[in-house]
Amino acid sequence: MELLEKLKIKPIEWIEDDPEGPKLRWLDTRLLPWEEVYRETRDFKRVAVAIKTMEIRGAPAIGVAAAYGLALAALYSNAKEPDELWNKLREAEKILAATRPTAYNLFWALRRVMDRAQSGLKRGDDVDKIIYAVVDEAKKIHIEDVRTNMELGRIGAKLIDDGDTILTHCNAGALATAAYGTAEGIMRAAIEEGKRIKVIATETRPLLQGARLTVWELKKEGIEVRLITDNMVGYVMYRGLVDKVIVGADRITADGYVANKIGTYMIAVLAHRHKVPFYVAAPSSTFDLGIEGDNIPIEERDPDEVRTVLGKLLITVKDVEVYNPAFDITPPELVTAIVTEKGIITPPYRENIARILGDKS
Ligand SMILES: CSC[C@@H](O)[C@@H](O)C(=O)COP(=O)(O)O
Repeated sequence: MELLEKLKIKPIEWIEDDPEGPKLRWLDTRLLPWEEVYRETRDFKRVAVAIKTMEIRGAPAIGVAAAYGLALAALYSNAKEPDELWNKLREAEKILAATRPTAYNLFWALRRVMDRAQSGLKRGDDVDKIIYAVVDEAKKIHIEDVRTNMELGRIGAKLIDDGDTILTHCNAGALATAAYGTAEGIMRAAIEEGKRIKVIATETRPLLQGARLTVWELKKEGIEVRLITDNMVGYVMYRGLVDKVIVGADRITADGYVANKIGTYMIAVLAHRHKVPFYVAAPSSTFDLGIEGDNIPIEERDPDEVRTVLGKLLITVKDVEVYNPAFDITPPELVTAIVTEKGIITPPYRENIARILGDKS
């Protein structure tokens, strides 16, 4: 865990040496940039609430938190027999899986931890040994996420030229991961290589992750950032102000369809029109190799997110009908390349995703 100690922004922390037992601690991203409030719990149901209400958000961060949710469920289950523990874990898995449907890392992380528990069960391990394995797997997922983002950043930095202005959408930064970020990881790595970059962040209606989180992070690290509203993207591209777009992803299919924060598709279409490279940055854990095409479940959220600004200011007639999909899908023909920790994937995506990530299990 030494690597974690060095990081400036740690949205998720596993506190092991507490006298009352291990607990999960996280930075509540709903309150940023106004307040930096940390929350903590030993109750996996509280972790599920944190994911659902977006105190913890961003696909990789959701995966790490869910894994720790299972770790808490195991540690505090009071199960006496392995079968009883398994049933409690299954129950917790169901509750955690029902929080956010699009972020694939959630299901990937839950599967990884459950597989580890199941191997112990099959081997005939006792309760303590299975609990140890579950906690260990969650910690591995956490540390791997940081390493993966750093590797992905290092690989993606090759795509960045000195002096580039990079447009990003939503928050694919430290606050969306265990640390470092995916799209922002590439920016951080490019800066570490000595390249000078400028960032344009979109505000990202309705929950303003770009204005609140991306700007907060980049400012904290002294990275030059300019904020625009979502409907300014066309004009800034028309004026030639964007050299590259880099966004994160919530789920990528076996043939390269990319689900990401609502508004991403609009930016991809504009990038195509203005011949601006459109890059997606995502760890292999975001790839759902079991599906193809635009067959991705898209989360629809509370209409009041659209009727108001962050639930505080009503900006329309209070009972107007609203459509509030949280994500959209960008087809592969609009994606210049996908940067992963295993390499840069270019078209044709079906073949190249299978070649580069085929051994993902
Ligand atoms: C590295 S994060 C990639 C995506 O998860 C991110 O771009 C995004 O869409 C986050 O959505 P959110 O609804 O804030 O969880």
